[in-house]
Amino acid sequence: MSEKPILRIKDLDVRYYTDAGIVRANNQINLELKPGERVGLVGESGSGKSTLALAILRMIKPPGTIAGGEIWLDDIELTRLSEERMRQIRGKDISMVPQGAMNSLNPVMRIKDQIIDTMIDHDLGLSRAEMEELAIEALRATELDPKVGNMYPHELSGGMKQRACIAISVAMNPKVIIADEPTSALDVITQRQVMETLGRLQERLGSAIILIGHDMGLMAQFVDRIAVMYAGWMMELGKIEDVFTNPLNPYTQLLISSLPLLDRRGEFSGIPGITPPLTDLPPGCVFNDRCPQAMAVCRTAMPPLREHEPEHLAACYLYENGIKVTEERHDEAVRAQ
Ligand SMILES: Nc1ncnc2c1ncn2[C@@H]1O[C@H](COP(=O)(O)OP(=O)(O)OP(=O)(O)O)[C@@H](O)[C@H]1O
Repeated sequence: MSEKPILRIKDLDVRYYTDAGIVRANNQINLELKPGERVGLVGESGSGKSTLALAILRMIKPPGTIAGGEIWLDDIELTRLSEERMRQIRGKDISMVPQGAMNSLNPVMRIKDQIIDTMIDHDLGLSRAEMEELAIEALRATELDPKVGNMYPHELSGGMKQRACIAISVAMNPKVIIADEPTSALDVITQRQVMETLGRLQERLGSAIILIGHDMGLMAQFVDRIAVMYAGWMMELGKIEDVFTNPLNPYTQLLISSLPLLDRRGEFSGIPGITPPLTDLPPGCVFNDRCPQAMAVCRTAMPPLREHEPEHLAACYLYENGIKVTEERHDEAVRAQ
């Protein structure tokens, strides 16, 4: 794996200016992806995952806006790029398999033509025959029979439709693939098969991938690293095995302990309380009013995301330089302020 990141997100802030107030949907988000790397983005509904995906593609629409930060694709800074240049990058260098993609297929158009249409949009200067060849290659890459190219969406199963959507997204060999819950509408077996195909395809292309979802189990099987989002903030980031075996942030701990396990049959352990509206967050750490380990300091300001173990970061006052600290230690610090 090459060491230079293909995608670098630096201090990204995204806001929606709504009638109910300012929704701070992404705050100080920092994330880097190397070519070939798989990063998962998990968090409850409304935590800002799709916003981050749309910001990377520069597809945040009013009342939303990228309020600060930078997004680098290789050596190109995307937030300041003209819309014209961004249109060339979108779908070609960075491509997205959106949420509910299979319902967005055009019902009256053959699959092959839908793949070719994306290429025409990007004006690649290819002949029709060359584009047809690439479309067939994309179908093969998603392990679909090339005959599927001549079919209409209603002739395909859910899994095939989802593969067709992936074929549309990857036909131009993107450097970064963003997959927003790509298999949530499928049964578990089909889900696993489609994810395996996506994984093989991504390895072959050497693209980086951001997989968005709620399903920690699915994430564990697929990604190298995982970022945990809550109320617009990144709470934890690390290698999947480190985050699962030693979650640092109490929010991540609760998220993992709420996973259903056979030996915990019948017990449902959720996260107490509900996510507050993003226009009405508690002062201090956004999770403090639901956090079972909250201390006085947690009500002062949002803790920064810091590295507490090698390549394992958390935004939490419970740790200082990787060492778990006591409430007394922090209360002294608050009193001293
Ligand atoms: N177009 C919009 N206008 C106003 N607020 C928005 C808009 N899009 C998203 N938001 C708000 O931004 C916050 C983050 O939403 P986002 O869709 O990014 O979360 P998510 O984690 O992807 O959720 P889900 O898992 O349900 O897709 C939410 O509070 C949401 O209400």
